[in-house]
Order: sequence, then C-alpha cells, then structure tokens
Amino acid sequence: MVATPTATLAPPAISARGLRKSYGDKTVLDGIDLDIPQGSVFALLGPNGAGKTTTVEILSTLVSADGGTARIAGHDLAREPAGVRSAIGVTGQFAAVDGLLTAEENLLLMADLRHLPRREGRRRAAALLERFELTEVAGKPVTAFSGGMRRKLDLAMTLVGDPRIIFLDEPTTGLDPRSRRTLWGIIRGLVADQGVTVFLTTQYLEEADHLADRIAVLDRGGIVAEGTADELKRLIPGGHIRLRFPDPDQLRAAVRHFGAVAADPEELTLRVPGDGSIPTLRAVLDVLDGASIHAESLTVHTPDLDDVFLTLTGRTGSPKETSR
Ligand SMILES: Nc1ncnc2c1ncn2[C@@H]1O[C@H](COP(=O)(O)OP(=O)(O)OP(=O)(O)O)[C@@H](O)[C@H]1O
Repeated sequence: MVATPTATLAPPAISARGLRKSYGDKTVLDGIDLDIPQGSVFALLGPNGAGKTTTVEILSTLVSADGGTARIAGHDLAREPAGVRSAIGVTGQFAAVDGLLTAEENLLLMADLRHLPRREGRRRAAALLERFELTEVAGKPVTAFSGGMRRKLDLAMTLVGDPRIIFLDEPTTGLDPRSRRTLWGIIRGLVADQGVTVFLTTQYLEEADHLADRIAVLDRGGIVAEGTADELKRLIPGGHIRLRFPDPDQLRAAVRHFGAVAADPEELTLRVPGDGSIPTLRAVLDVLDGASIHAESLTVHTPDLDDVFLTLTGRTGSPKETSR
C-alpha cells in the first residue's frame, strides 16, 4: 500500500484535553493532554498503577472520564461513543479469547459480533490465521496454546473488525523475549502495511524504544515527559564513565583528581561525566596515568530510557532484556 501524502495534514487519530479521572478520593488522571497522529505508534509508559489502563479504558469508551474532552478518529468521545467504538479495537490484559473454542471459532465468533456477513467473516478469519502463522493450529482449542500464541490470537480477534486505531494494553507483559519480538514485528507490520494507529501501554522501556514513534511518561496522574525516544534520552544530561579501583586509596586519589563526581566507596567506583568518545576516554586515561592511579576497569554508560524513567519518576523501570 502506498503511504498517503495527506497523512501529515490529516487530523490526529487521537486528541485529548484535560482528561481527569478519580476513584473515590484517589486522583488517577489529573488533566491529560494527548495528540497522536494517524499511522503512528504512541507508547504510554508508566510504573504500576500510574493510570495507563484507566487512560485506555476512557479512550476506548469502557469508562467515562470525570472531566476533559477527547476526539478519536474524528468522533467526540462523550457524544459519539458508537462512532468511536466502530473505529477502534482494544486488546487488553483482559484477553477476550475463549479457551474452550478453537482459534478459528474465536475469530468467527468475533466476526459474528461485528455483524460481518458469513463469507466475509470466514475470509477475514482465514487471512488473519495466515498472517499470524496460526493456520496449522486453527482447529485446536485455545487451552492448548502458549501465552505467545494466545496474545497473537487476541490481537487477530481485535483486527477482525478492521479497526483504524488499536489500543494495546501491555501487549507483551509476561511473554518470553522471543514471543515479544514476534509480536513487535506484527505490530510494526500493521502500521507499515495498513497505516493503522497504535496506542500502546507498557512498562517495558525497551518496548517503547523499539516500537513507538512518540512516548509519553505517565506518573502520579500527569504526563511528566513526552517525545521521541531520542528526545527523551536527551533530557538526561550526558552519559558517564565508570571507573572501578582495586582499593580505597586509589579511589580517594581519583576523587582528588576528578573533582566533584559521584564516588561509591563500597563498590570502589567513581562516575565521571562524559560520553564514550575517544577524546573523552583518552582524557580520563591521561589523568589516571599522570597521577599514577591504578584503575581496575572502565565502562562507558550512555543514557537510555531507564535513566529517563528513573530521573522522571524516581523509580527504575522493568528489568531489561539481555538477549539482543
Ligand atoms: N475500577 C476501579 N476502582 C477503584 N480504583 C481503581 C479502579 N481502576 C483503577 N483503579 C486505581 O487507579 C490507579 C491506576 O490504575 P491503572 O490500572 O490505570 O494503572 P496502570 O498504570 O495500568 O497500572 P498497571 O501497570 O499495574 O496495570 C490504581 O491505583 C488503581 O488501583
């Protein structure tokens, strides 16, 4: 499919102003603004309980906001909820998959719920089974499926209605790295081939980094930062070089030469601000050599989304994968 040059002129797929929601005296969303262009992937990143699911529930008409306005696919959220529902698909932590039915039966059931003619329903089910590489297991009951296969089927069911906007609430939570990567590929394909807009929530910084055109960090009821992964990383001043010393004397000597930098006497390490460029590294090594200080090891740390998350929310994100 050819990308439409009008995409940039098109109204946003999702826009929201001042969305608010409280449960009892707990303020979950305290005035959220969003602008998500058509055909893009947007990631809402936040720690547990930040209000990510609540945001998806509001934007997908499952829960009403206490205040604020939103337009989804051109429909006013409060006044035209049926129009919103016809344009969106939602895949949540609350998977819609029925374990007793087969994969194909689940898809056909969804086609019935969407009032598709029988033949069209069968055609779409077959195409989705093929696309998600589930054709061979189409006749098997879903109880026999792995977590990754269930997630794929869940996403396929969302696509039966051919939505223009898809909400994915923590789509890969609990999946192994391989299944996660498979789903990432599928999600990227949806955007590239069909131009759908994806609104994704995640606790995985790496997921947001891989998939999203823009990322918003939600914390304590508000969006504390928004931008591309690179823009967010630039919020964090530089990287650092970490030196490890064999004993406290060497560490103390290094502190005298490098000045006001973060030292960890227990770990016998010192953080020197700087990127991993050759001149920076050479300058650090020259200081060590000049003062005859012996360092055991040197590692370069470039800022990543984890640093951003930590700086903005005061908490670390989820453990990062090591299997690249
Ligand atoms: N129906 C409800 N009634 C009362 N409190 C609720 C309800 N739904 C959500 N909350 C509260 O709102 C806050 C935000 O919840 P939400 O599920 O939106 O967070 P989240 O960012 O999606 O977290 P997680 O990553 O754990 O799913 C939590 O403190 C939660 O307990």
